[in-house]
Amino acid sequence: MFSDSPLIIALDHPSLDAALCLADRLDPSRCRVKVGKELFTRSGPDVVEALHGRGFQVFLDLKFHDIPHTVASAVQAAAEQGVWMVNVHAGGGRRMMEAARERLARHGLETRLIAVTVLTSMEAADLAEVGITTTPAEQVERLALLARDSGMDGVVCSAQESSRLRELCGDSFLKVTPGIRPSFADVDDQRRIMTPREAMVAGSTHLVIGRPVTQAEDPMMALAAIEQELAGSEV
Ligand SMILES: O=c1ccn([C@@H]2O[C@H](COP(=O)(O)O)[C@@H](O)[C@H]2O)c(=O)[nH]1
Repeated sequence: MFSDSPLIIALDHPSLDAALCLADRLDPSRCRVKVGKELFTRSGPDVVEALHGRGFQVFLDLKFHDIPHTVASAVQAAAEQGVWMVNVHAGGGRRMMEAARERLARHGLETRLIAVTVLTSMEAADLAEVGITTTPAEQVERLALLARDSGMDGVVCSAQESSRLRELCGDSFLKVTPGIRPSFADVDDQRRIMTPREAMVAGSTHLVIGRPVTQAEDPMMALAAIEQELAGSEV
């Protein structure tokens, strides 16, 4: 049975064994899992296969950003592994996103395809240093509209932008939000953050949560606390 929970747990572990050790304590009917750059670079497709074998839907968070042909081929390779969701950087532009979308369609692959807008670790000063002089909120809006018009199923953004994107792009456009910080957790390197409950109320469709669970003294207790907070939210 697949999860209809909004929770996606980021398995940011340095090895296959460490990731599976946590996955074996999670219930695939209560959350999805995310495989990112570190784990995939160390373990490759084996980790995806192992998680599928345990009944999890997998978000392969490799944030592809390259020329259109290369990204389309990488997205196809990810989708052929049967992952639930894969992503690209919206900053790669319309032609890149359209090529990825067309490749999935041509091969009848139903993996959800979303685009990263502005990383949740970035604030205005970080954008200014790379030559973007608008606010993070404005830049997220611009890239989300481009992503929607290029055929993406949704975006990665911070929960601080979810409410505006719900107005602009509708409920069914996915708003996948990392930078989720329950009141008990450290901010770490994240900058545009919200609590799980605030994020759901704001219109996030999925919450990506890593260290607040994976680095907690008792990961299962941390996850239960988040679920309890969500059960009380009016969404
Ligand atoms: O804008 C983004 C895009 C991706 N991420 C990823 O989400 C998790 C967040 O982990 P935490 O430990 O909860 O901070 C991590 O895998 C990032 O690579 C993001 O944080 N922001």
